[in-house]
Formats: sequence, C-alpha cells, structure tokens
Amino acid sequence: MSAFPKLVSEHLCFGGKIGFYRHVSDTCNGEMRFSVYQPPQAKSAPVPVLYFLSGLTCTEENFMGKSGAQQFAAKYGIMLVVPDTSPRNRGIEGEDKDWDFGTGAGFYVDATQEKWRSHYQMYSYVVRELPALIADNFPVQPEKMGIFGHSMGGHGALVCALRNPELYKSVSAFAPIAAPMRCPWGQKAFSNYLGADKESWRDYDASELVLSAKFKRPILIDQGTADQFLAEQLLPEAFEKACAEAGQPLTLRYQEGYNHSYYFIATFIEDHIRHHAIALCS
Ligand SMILES: N[C@@H](CCC(=O)N[C@@H](CS)C(=O)NCC(=O)O)C(=O)O
Repeated sequence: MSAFPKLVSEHLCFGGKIGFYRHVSDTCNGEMRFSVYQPPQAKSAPVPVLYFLSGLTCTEENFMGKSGAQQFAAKYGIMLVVPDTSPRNRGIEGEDKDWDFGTGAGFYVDATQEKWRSHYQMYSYVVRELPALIADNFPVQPEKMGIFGHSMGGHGALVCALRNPELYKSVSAFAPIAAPMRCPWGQKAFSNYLGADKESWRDYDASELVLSAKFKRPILIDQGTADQFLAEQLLPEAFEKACAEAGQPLTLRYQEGYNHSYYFIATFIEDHIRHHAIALCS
C-alpha cells in the first residue's frame, strides 16, 4: 500500500475537486508531482480513470488550467490524473539546460544511460507506480483505465497503450510526436536517454510499435493544420501509414487552421473525453 501523497492545494471545480500532490517516487528516485480531478460521481462510488500526459515544458498544471477538461470529466464521471513531465531538481549536470530535453522533457521513457537512469524512469512511473498509487488512495476502478496526451505526451500515451493493451482500454492524442525515431526532438531525447543503439528506440516509437501491437481498439488523433511543429516533428502521416499496414483502427482528424496550443486542445477536448467514456463507462 503506497502512502497517501502530500496535498499541496485543492480547488472545487464543476462539483468535483482538483488536487495538486507531491510524493516520493521509488521509480524516479525522488519527489514527483501530479494533479487529480475527482468528478462529483467519485463521492459515492469508484469511477474510471483517465491519464493525461503533457508536452514539452509542461508541469502537472498546464492541462488542469488550460484544457477545460473538468466539465466533461464531471459530465461523464471520469477521474483525470496528470503527472508532471519529468523529475525535477535532481542535481544532474545540464538537466535544466534545454527546454526540449531533461527537466520538462522526460519523454516517457526509462533511461538506460548512466547519467539519467537513476531518475528518468517516466515510462515505468506512468505505467506502474502512479496507477498503483492512484488505485491505493483514490476512488477509482483501476481496471477501467485510459490514457491520452499532447505532443510529447501524445507520443507517451500511444506508447503506453500499444505496449500494454491489457492495462489501457482506450487511447487518444492531440498532435502527438507520432514517429519519434524520425524527428529531431525524438532523436535528441532517445540518443541521450537510451544511447546510440537505435534498436532500443523502437520500444518507444508508436509508428514502430503499432506494427506488432495487439491494441486493436480505435485510436483517436486530432492534429491542427497550422501547428508549427507538424512537418518537422510530429509526422502523423507515418503513424497513419503504419496503422493501415497493421490493421489498427485509427481516426486521424486534421483540424483546419488550429495550431499546437491549448486553445486547440480545449476546442476538441470533449470529443476525446467522450471517446474514452465510450470505452471506459460501458
Ligand atoms: N517552448 C517552446 C514551445 C513548447 C511548447 O509548445 N510546448 C507545448 C507542448 S510541446 C505546451 O504544451 N506548452 C505549454 C503550454 O502551452 O501551456 C517554444 O518556445 O517554441
């Protein structure tokens, strides 16, 4: 049984409540932060749980503050859990140097390289430690678990679901880094966290994983056409091609004129929460 995390602040919202928490993580070897939205339904019975993984530079706050997700989590009776995007303040040389690597950019991988591996274990943290802590301490139905995310977090959500179809009943993404082995953000993160052997990178690339994955439930992706990162970093067309090859059901929607921001996320958030509710609340 994991210890109850330390509550930093709490806010009522749409009849439920948002809490910001800190705890000492065994997996990431130090303090980690996350936020939880408990819908009003959770006061009387356990509810399904939906994890949101955020993008580069984000903390556990961005999604709670900007997406407008709570009103829909309240409508459908789903708990939202939002982890931070990396460990912080670990004293690793250079951890704060870049905005797209290190602090705020854990990339949801388990680092194998000496410099990072004792703290940067975000894959195991998200897939194992955090769900166990949530199941021990919050009123959830742990077998009804979904995951979604944005950009780096969209990549993380796809990877977690494709690798663990028995754990995640639903997955979706906003503007995911859909083929990280083929883009500069992914190559920088993977070479530093995982080393030069590109074979080891495949475990964290949705466009590779989907070719052999057993996740056959429908995936929803929204992508803005005016996203400044679309052509160089996100590569949804690579993921679409791989899904077609693998027979993976995918709805990839290009949203005309939308960019990479939370204004785009807020516009389509209800569609995503409904997508998860259909899988989780039946
Ligand atoms: N800092 C970068 C942009 C980083 C960025 O767009 N981050 C996205 C995720 S990849 C985000 O969600 N930012 C936080 C926010 O908008 O609240 C830049 O200046 O170009």
